[in-house]
Amino acid sequence: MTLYLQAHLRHGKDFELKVNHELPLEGVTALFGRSGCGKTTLLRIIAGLERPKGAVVRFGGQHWQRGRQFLPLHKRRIGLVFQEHSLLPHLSARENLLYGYQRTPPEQRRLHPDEVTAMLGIEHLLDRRIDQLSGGQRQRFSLGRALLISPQLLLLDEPMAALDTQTKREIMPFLARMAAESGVPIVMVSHSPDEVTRLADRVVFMQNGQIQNVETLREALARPDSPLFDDAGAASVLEGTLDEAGEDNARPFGPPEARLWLTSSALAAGMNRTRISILARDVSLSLVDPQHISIQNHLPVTIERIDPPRDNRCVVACRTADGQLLLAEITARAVQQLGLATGKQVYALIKSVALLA
Ligand SMILES: Nc1ncnc2c1ncn2[C@@H]1O[C@H](COP(=O)(O)OP(=O)(O)OP(=O)(O)O)[C@@H](O)[C@H]1O
Repeated sequence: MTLYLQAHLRHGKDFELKVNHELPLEGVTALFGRSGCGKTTLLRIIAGLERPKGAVVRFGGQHWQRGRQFLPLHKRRIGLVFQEHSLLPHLSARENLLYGYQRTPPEQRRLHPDEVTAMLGIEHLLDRRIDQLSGGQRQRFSLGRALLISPQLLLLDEPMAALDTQTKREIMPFLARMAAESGVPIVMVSHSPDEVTRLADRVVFMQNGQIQNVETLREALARPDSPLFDDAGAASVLEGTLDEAGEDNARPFGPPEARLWLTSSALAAGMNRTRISILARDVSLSLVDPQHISIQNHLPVTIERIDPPRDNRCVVACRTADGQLLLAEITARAVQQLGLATGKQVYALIKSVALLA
Protein backbone atom coordinates (compact mmCIF):
# COMPACT_ATOMS: atom_id res chain seq x y z
CA MET A 1 0.00 0.00 0.00
CA THR A 2 1.29 3.47 -0.85
CA LEU A 3 0.13 7.04 -0.46
CA TYR A 4 0.97 9.36 -3.33
CA LEU A 5 1.01 13.05 -2.53
CA GLN A 6 1.54 15.88 -4.93
CA ALA A 7 0.68 19.32 -3.65
CA HIS A 8 1.74 22.94 -3.80
CA LEU A 9 0.24 25.43 -1.39
CA ARG A 10 1.03 28.73 0.26
CA HIS A 11 0.02 30.03 3.67
CA GLY A 12 0.57 33.80 3.68
CA LYS A 13 3.89 35.19 2.46
CA ASP A 14 6.16 33.01 4.53
CA PHE A 15 5.09 29.42 4.13
CA GLU A 16 5.11 27.30 1.02
CA LEU A 17 4.48 23.56 0.97
CA LYS A 18 5.71 21.66 -2.06
CA VAL A 19 5.62 17.87 -2.11
CA ASN A 20 5.69 15.15 -4.73
CA HIS A 21 6.26 11.82 -3.05
CA GLU A 22 4.99 8.29 -2.93
CA LEU A 23 5.09 7.04 0.67
CA PRO A 24 4.99 3.34 1.51
CA LEU A 25 2.31 2.82 4.14
CA GLU A 26 2.94 -0.06 6.50
CA GLY A 27 2.72 0.17 10.24
CA VAL A 28 3.44 3.63 11.60
CA THR A 29 4.79 6.41 9.39
CA ALA A 30 5.94 9.49 11.31
CA LEU A 31 5.92 12.97 9.77
CA PHE A 32 8.84 14.47 11.64
CA GLY A 33 10.29 17.96 11.62
CA ARG A 34 10.52 21.25 13.43
CA SER A 35 7.55 23.30 14.44
CA GLY A 36 6.13 25.10 11.42
CA CYS A 37 7.70 22.85 8.77
CA GLY A 38 4.28 21.81 7.47
CA LYS A 39 3.53 18.45 9.10
CA THR A 40 -0.04 19.30 10.10
CA THR A 41 -0.69 20.97 6.75
CA LEU A 42 0.37 17.78 4.97
CA LEU A 43 -1.81 15.68 7.28
CA ARG A 44 -4.77 17.96 6.52
CA ILE A 45 -4.20 17.51 2.79
CA ILE A 46 -4.23 13.72 3.27
CA ALA A 47 -7.47 14.02 5.26
CA GLY A 48 -9.11 16.32 2.71
CA LEU A 49 -9.42 19.14 5.26
CA GLU A 50 -7.19 21.24 3.04
CA ARG A 51 -7.80 21.25 -0.71
CA PRO A 52 -4.90 22.80 -2.61
CA LYS A 53 -5.64 23.43 -6.27
CA GLY A 54 -4.06 20.94 -8.63
CA ALA A 55 -3.07 18.53 -5.85
CA VAL A 56 -3.11 14.77 -6.28
CA VAL A 57 -3.77 12.47 -3.32
CA ARG A 58 -3.91 8.78 -4.09
CA PHE A 59 -4.36 6.09 -1.48
CA GLY A 60 -3.45 2.71 -2.96
CA GLY A 61 -5.35 2.66 -6.24
CA GLN A 62 -7.98 5.12 -5.06
CA HIS A 63 -7.78 8.80 -6.03
CA TRP A 64 -8.93 10.96 -3.14
CA GLN A 65 -8.06 14.13 -5.02
CA ARG A 66 -7.18 14.66 -8.66
CA GLY A 67 -8.28 17.49 -10.91
CA ARG A 68 -11.92 18.17 -10.10
CA GLN A 69 -12.29 14.88 -8.32
CA PHE A 70 -12.35 15.34 -4.54
CA LEU A 71 -13.49 12.88 -1.91
CA PRO A 72 -14.45 14.58 1.37
CA LEU A 73 -13.07 13.31 4.68
CA HIS A 74 -16.04 11.13 5.63
CA LYS A 75 -15.81 9.25 2.33
CA ARG A 76 -12.08 8.56 2.69
CA ARG A 77 -12.67 6.26 5.66
CA ILE A 78 -9.99 7.90 7.74
CA GLY A 79 -9.75 7.82 11.54
CA LEU A 80 -8.52 11.12 12.94
CA VAL A 81 -7.06 11.84 16.37
CA PHE A 82 -5.80 15.28 17.38
CA GLN A 83 -3.78 16.67 20.30
CA GLU A 84 -6.89 17.46 22.27
CA HIS A 85 -9.51 14.77 22.58
CA SER A 86 -12.79 15.47 20.80
CA LEU A 87 -15.02 13.18 22.85
CA LEU A 88 -18.61 14.27 23.34
CA PRO A 89 -19.15 15.30 26.98
CA HIS A 90 -22.86 14.38 27.12
CA LEU A 91 -22.16 10.76 26.14
CA SER A 92 -20.60 8.09 28.36
CA ALA A 93 -17.17 6.70 27.59
CA ARG A 94 -18.80 3.61 26.04
CA GLU A 95 -21.19 5.68 23.90
CA ASN A 96 -18.28 7.78 22.68
CA LEU A 97 -16.32 4.68 21.82
CA LEU A 98 -19.18 3.20 19.84
CA TYR A 99 -20.19 6.46 18.16
CA GLY A 100 -18.48 5.79 14.86
CA TYR A 101 -18.83 2.01 15.07
CA GLN A 102 -22.62 2.20 15.08
CA ARG A 103 -22.53 4.46 12.04
CA THR A 104 -20.21 2.12 10.13
CA PRO A 105 -22.04 -0.30 7.80
CA PRO A 106 -21.66 -3.82 9.25
CA GLU A 107 -19.96 -5.12 6.10
CA GLN A 108 -17.19 -2.52 6.55
CA ARG A 109 -16.54 -3.32 10.21
CA ARG A 110 -13.24 -5.13 10.62
CA LEU A 111 -12.51 -4.50 14.28
CA HIS A 112 -14.74 -5.45 17.17
CA PRO A 113 -15.26 -3.23 20.24
CA ASP A 114 -14.02 -6.00 22.58
CA GLU A 115 -10.79 -6.29 20.61
CA VAL A 116 -10.22 -2.53 20.67
CA THR A 117 -11.00 -2.07 24.36
CA ALA A 118 -8.54 -4.88 25.18
CA MET A 119 -5.86 -3.37 22.91
CA LEU A 120 -6.17 -0.02 24.65
CA GLY A 121 -6.74 -1.37 28.18
CA ILE A 122 -9.99 0.57 28.69
CA GLU A 123 -12.42 -2.26 29.55
CA HIS A 124 -12.79 -1.07 33.14
CA LEU A 125 -13.53 2.54 32.17
CA LEU A 126 -16.47 2.05 29.82
CA ASP A 127 -19.17 3.21 32.23
CA ARG A 128 -17.47 6.42 33.26
CA ARG A 129 -18.44 9.89 32.16
CA ILE A 130 -15.87 11.73 30.06
CA ASP A 131 -15.10 14.15 32.91
CA GLN A 132 -14.24 11.13 35.08
CA LEU A 133 -11.37 10.13 32.79
CA SER A 134 -7.78 11.35 32.95
CA GLY A 135 -6.16 13.01 29.93
CA GLY A 136 -4.37 9.81 28.95
CA GLN A 137 -7.54 7.73 29.30
CA ARG A 138 -9.48 10.19 27.14
CA GLN A 139 -6.86 9.91 24.43
CA ARG A 140 -7.12 6.11 24.61
CA PHE A 141 -10.88 6.45 24.03
CA SER A 142 -10.26 8.86 21.15
CA LEU A 143 -7.94 6.30 19.58
CA GLY A 144 -10.49 3.54 20.17
CA ARG A 145 -13.30 5.55 18.65
CA ALA A 146 -11.19 6.31 15.57
CA LEU A 147 -10.23 2.65 15.20
CA LEU A 148 -13.79 1.41 15.51
CA ILE A 149 -14.88 3.07 12.30
CA SER A 150 -12.53 0.42 10.78
CA PRO A 151 -10.64 3.09 8.89
CA GLN A 152 -8.40 2.42 5.90
CA LEU A 153 -5.94 4.87 7.40
CA LEU A 154 -5.46 6.42 10.83
CA LEU A 155 -4.11 9.97 11.03
CA LEU A 156 -2.73 11.10 14.38
CA ASP A 157 -1.73 14.73 14.89
CA GLU A 158 0.57 14.74 17.91
CA PRO A 159 -1.88 12.65 19.93
CA MET A 160 0.29 12.86 23.04
CA ALA A 161 1.33 16.50 22.86
CA ALA A 162 -1.13 17.62 25.52
CA LEU A 163 -0.11 14.90 27.99
CA ASP A 164 2.56 15.08 30.68
CA THR A 165 5.67 12.93 30.38
CA GLN A 166 4.45 10.26 32.77
CA THR A 167 1.09 9.90 30.99
CA LYS A 168 2.89 9.78 27.65
CA ARG A 169 4.95 6.87 28.91
CA GLU A 170 1.78 5.13 30.03
CA ILE A 171 -0.08 5.57 26.76
CA MET A 172 2.86 4.79 24.46
CA PRO A 173 2.74 0.98 24.89
CA PHE A 174 -0.99 1.00 24.09
CA LEU A 175 -0.38 3.01 20.96
CA ALA A 176 2.41 0.64 19.96
CA ARG A 177 0.19 -2.37 20.55
CA MET A 178 -2.67 -0.79 18.62
CA ALA A 179 -0.36 -0.08 15.69
CA ALA A 180 0.93 -3.65 15.69
CA GLU A 181 -2.38 -5.44 16.22
CA SER A 182 -5.00 -3.38 14.38
CA GLY A 183 -3.48 -3.81 10.92
CA VAL A 184 -4.47 -0.22 10.09
CA PRO A 185 -1.67 1.92 8.62
CA ILE A 186 -0.99 5.01 10.71
CA VAL A 187 0.44 8.38 9.73
CA MET A 188 1.49 10.30 12.83
CA VAL A 189 2.71 13.87 13.16
CA SER A 190 5.44 14.28 15.74
CA HIS A 191 8.33 16.50 16.63
CA SER A 192 9.46 14.25 19.45
CA PRO A 193 12.40 11.92 18.67
CA ASP A 194 11.38 9.76 21.63
CA GLU A 195 7.89 9.20 20.25
CA VAL A 196 9.20 8.49 16.78
CA THR A 197 11.81 5.97 17.93
CA ARG A 198 9.29 4.12 20.07
CA LEU A 199 6.43 4.02 17.61
CA ALA A 200 7.42 4.59 14.01
CA ASP A 201 8.45 2.08 11.40
CA ARG A 202 9.23 4.74 8.82
CA VAL A 203 10.09 8.42 9.09
CA VAL A 204 9.25 11.22 6.67
CA PHE A 205 11.69 14.04 7.45
CA MET A 206 10.22 17.45 6.64
CA GLN A 207 11.83 20.86 6.45
CA ASN A 208 10.49 24.20 5.22
CA GLY A 209 7.40 22.73 3.63
CA GLN A 210 9.24 19.97 1.80
CA ILE A 211 9.85 16.27 2.29
CA GLN A 212 13.59 15.91 2.58
CA ASN A 213 13.92 12.21 3.03
CA VAL A 214 11.91 9.06 3.71
CA GLU A 215 13.68 6.31 5.64
CA THR A 216 12.88 3.26 7.71
CA LEU A 217 13.44 3.85 11.42
CA ARG A 218 16.46 1.56 11.29
CA GLU A 219 18.02 3.56 8.45
CA ALA A 220 17.25 6.82 10.22
CA LEU A 221 18.93 5.65 13.43
CA ALA A 222 21.94 4.15 11.70
CA ARG A 223 23.35 7.42 10.44
CA PRO A 224 25.59 9.40 12.75
CA ASP A 225 23.90 12.74 12.01
CA SER A 226 20.33 11.50 12.43
CA PRO A 227 17.84 14.31 13.17
CA LEU A 228 16.30 11.82 15.61
CA PHE A 229 19.23 12.26 17.98
CA ASP A 230 18.56 15.05 20.44
CA ASP A 231 20.83 16.68 23.01
CA ALA A 232 21.53 13.32 24.66
CA GLY A 233 23.33 12.21 21.49
CA ALA A 234 23.14 9.04 19.43
CA ALA A 235 20.76 6.28 20.53
CA SER A 236 19.77 2.86 19.33
CA VAL A 237 16.48 1.04 19.48
CA LEU A 238 16.37 -2.70 20.07
CA GLU A 239 13.24 -4.69 19.48
CA GLY A 240 12.53 -7.89 21.36
CA THR A 241 10.28 -9.92 23.56
CA LEU A 242 10.00 -9.05 27.20
CA ASP A 243 9.48 -12.01 29.50
CA GLU A 244 8.20 -12.23 33.04
CA ALA A 245 10.44 -11.16 35.91
CA GLY A 246 12.13 -13.70 38.13
CA GLU A 247 12.47 -13.39 41.90
CA ASP A 248 15.10 -10.71 41.56
CA ASN A 249 12.66 -8.50 39.59
CA ALA A 250 14.87 -8.52 36.49
CA ARG A 251 13.00 -9.18 33.26
CA PRO A 252 14.79 -10.88 30.37
CA PHE A 253 14.55 -9.09 27.04
CA GLY A 254 15.51 -10.56 23.67
CA PRO A 255 16.74 -14.01 22.64
CA PRO A 256 19.35 -15.91 24.74
CA GLU A 257 22.22 -14.98 22.41
CA ALA A 258 21.45 -11.27 22.81
CA ARG A 259 19.82 -11.17 26.20
CA LEU A 260 19.41 -8.03 28.25
CA TRP A 261 18.04 -7.67 31.76
CA LEU A 262 15.66 -4.85 32.50
CA THR A 263 14.77 -3.52 35.89
CA SER A 264 11.10 -3.87 36.66
CA SER A 265 10.59 -0.14 37.21
CA ALA A 266 11.47 0.47 33.56
CA LEU A 267 8.84 -1.84 32.15
CA ALA A 268 6.01 -1.16 29.79
CA ALA A 269 2.77 -2.52 31.20
CA GLY A 270 1.10 -5.44 29.52
CA MET A 271 3.35 -5.61 26.48
CA ASN A 272 5.43 -8.49 25.26
CA ARG A 273 6.98 -7.44 21.98
CA THR A 274 8.50 -4.08 22.71
CA ARG A 275 11.27 -1.64 21.90
CA ILE A 276 13.89 -0.29 24.19
CA SER A 277 15.91 2.80 23.56
CA ILE A 278 19.57 2.89 24.62
CA LEU A 279 21.71 6.01 24.58
CA ALA A 280 25.07 5.38 22.93
CA ARG A 281 26.82 7.08 25.83
CA ASP A 282 25.41 4.42 28.18
CA VAL A 283 27.15 1.63 26.26
CA SER A 284 30.81 0.68 26.92
CA LEU A 285 32.94 -1.79 24.98
CA SER A 286 35.30 -4.46 26.32
CA LEU A 287 37.64 -6.89 24.54
CA VAL A 288 36.77 -9.64 27.05
CA ASP A 289 33.61 -10.64 28.86
CA PRO A 290 34.33 -9.05 32.23
CA GLN A 291 33.59 -10.89 35.47
CA HIS A 292 33.16 -9.26 38.88
CA ILE A 293 31.47 -6.17 37.55
CA SER A 294 28.16 -4.59 38.56
CA ILE A 295 27.04 -4.07 34.97
CA GLN A 296 24.50 -6.80 34.25
CA ASN A 297 24.30 -6.69 30.50
CA HIS A 298 27.22 -8.07 28.48
CA LEU A 299 26.34 -8.57 24.83
CA PRO A 300 28.72 -10.19 22.35
CA VAL A 301 28.74 -7.87 19.32
CA THR A 302 30.67 -7.33 16.10
CA ILE A 303 31.90 -3.86 15.19
CA GLU A 304 30.39 -2.72 11.95
CA ARG A 305 31.49 0.90 11.70
CA ILE A 306 33.49 3.44 13.65
CA ASP A 307 32.47 7.02 12.96
CA PRO A 308 35.17 9.73 12.81
CA PRO A 309 35.72 11.34 16.21
CA ARG A 310 33.81 14.47 17.20
CA ASP A 311 35.06 16.26 20.31
CA ASN A 312 37.35 13.26 20.85
CA ARG A 313 34.39 10.88 21.05
CA CYS A 314 33.51 8.18 18.55
CA VAL A 315 30.24 6.42 17.88
CA VAL A 316 30.91 2.73 17.28
CA ALA A 317 28.11 0.87 15.49
CA CYS A 318 27.94 -2.78 16.59
CA ARG A 319 25.83 -5.69 15.34
CA THR A 320 24.27 -7.83 18.07
CA ALA A 321 24.00 -11.63 17.80
CA ASP A 322 20.35 -11.25 16.78
CA GLY A 323 21.25 -8.84 13.97
CA GLN A 324 20.30 -5.49 15.50
CA LEU A 325 22.37 -2.32 15.53
CA LEU A 326 23.68 -1.09 18.87
CA LEU A 327 25.60 2.19 19.12
CA ALA A 328 28.32 2.81 21.69
CA GLU A 329 29.85 6.22 22.27
CA ILE A 330 33.38 6.01 23.62
CA THR A 331 36.48 8.19 23.54
CA ALA A 332 38.78 8.23 20.53
CA ARG A 333 41.52 7.29 23.01
CA ALA A 334 39.65 4.11 24.00
CA VAL A 335 39.19 3.17 20.34
CA GLN A 336 42.93 3.43 19.87
CA GLN A 337 43.96 1.72 23.12
CA LEU A 338 41.68 -1.26 22.52
CA GLY A 339 42.67 -1.46 18.87
CA LEU A 340 39.02 -1.42 17.81
CA ALA A 341 38.35 -1.98 14.12
CA THR A 342 35.57 -3.03 11.80
CA GLY A 343 34.84 -6.77 12.04
CA LYS A 344 36.29 -7.14 15.54
CA GLN A 345 34.22 -9.05 18.11
CA VAL A 346 33.83 -7.32 21.44
CA TYR A 347 31.41 -7.13 24.37
CA ALA A 348 28.96 -4.28 24.77
CA LEU A 349 28.31 -3.46 28.42
CA ILE A 350 25.10 -1.70 29.40
CA LYS A 351 23.87 -0.87 32.88
CA SER A 352 20.35 -2.17 33.44
CA VAL A 353 19.29 1.18 34.85
CA ALA A 354 20.12 2.81 31.51
CA LEU A 355 17.56 0.73 29.67
CA LEU A 356 14.28 2.50 29.04
CA ALA A 357 11.39 0.32 28.00
N1 LIG B 1 -4.71 28.51 8.06
C1 LIG B 1 -3.49 29.05 8.01
N2 LIG B 1 -3.32 30.31 7.57
C2 LIG B 1 -2.09 30.86 7.51
N3 LIG B 1 -0.96 30.22 7.86
C3 LIG B 1 -1.08 28.97 8.29
C4 LIG B 1 -2.34 28.32 8.39
N4 LIG B 1 -2.12 27.06 8.86
C5 LIG B 1 -0.79 26.95 9.05
N5 LIG B 1 -0.16 28.09 8.69
C6 LIG B 1 1.30 28.30 8.70
O1 LIG B 1 1.85 27.29 7.89
C7 LIG B 1 3.08 26.84 8.43
C8 LIG B 1 3.04 25.32 8.64
O2 LIG B 1 2.13 25.01 9.67
P1 LIG B 1 1.90 23.52 10.18
O3 LIG B 1 0.86 23.60 11.24
O4 LIG B 1 1.64 22.67 9.02
O5 LIG B 1 3.31 23.17 10.79
P2 LIG B 1 3.74 21.96 11.74
O6 LIG B 1 5.00 21.43 11.19
O7 LIG B 1 2.61 21.02 11.90
O8 LIG B 1 4.02 22.73 13.09
P3 LIG B 1 3.79 22.29 14.65
O9 LIG B 1 4.75 21.18 14.92
O10 LIG B 1 4.12 23.55 15.39
O11 LIG B 1 2.35 21.89 14.77
C9 LIG B 1 3.30 27.63 9.70
O12 LIG B 1 4.17 28.67 9.41
C10 LIG B 1 1.92 28.13 10.06
O13 LIG B 1 2.02 29.34 10.76
